[in-house]
Amino acid sequence: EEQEEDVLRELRLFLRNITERLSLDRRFKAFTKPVDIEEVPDYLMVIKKPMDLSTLLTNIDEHKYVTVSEFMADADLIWKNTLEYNPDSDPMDRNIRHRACALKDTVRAIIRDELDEDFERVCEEIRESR
Ligand SMILES: CC(=O)c1nc(NC(=O)[C@H]2CNCCN2)sc1-c1cc(O)cc(O)c1
Repeated sequence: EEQEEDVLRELRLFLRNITERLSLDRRFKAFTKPVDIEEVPDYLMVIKKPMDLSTLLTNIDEHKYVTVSEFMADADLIWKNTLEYNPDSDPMDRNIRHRACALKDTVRAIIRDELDEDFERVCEEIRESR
């Protein structure tokens, strides 16, 4: 009902704000757009569920997420995919792995600092009721 739509609207605003802040961080430039298959032709052979910050924003706008934890699962794909695709001791692999780990820690720190656990509980109740 109306109160539920108010909660989900606030969730979308919260998730958009996080995603836009991450997209502005220069460390995360490589994660802002879908991996360019021209640049890395074997990417889709290795990575089954590509994800990036612009796709997170599209998903938010399409009301894909009813809880923060659903959003987190997709956000986690970005750094998990990066670690999987870049396992080597190659300096480039190491560098993008450091950025992936920084992304993981940054998302978790923002959620811990800015998400009210009561708000997430209300979102989970809405998800279970649907
Ligand atoms: C996002 C990601 O995971 C990614 N990984 C790469 N790794 C490599 O190129 C490593 C793989 N190991 C052997 C030495 N080369 S390039 C790359 C990428 C970065 C962008 O800014 C845009 C884009 O489309 C893809």
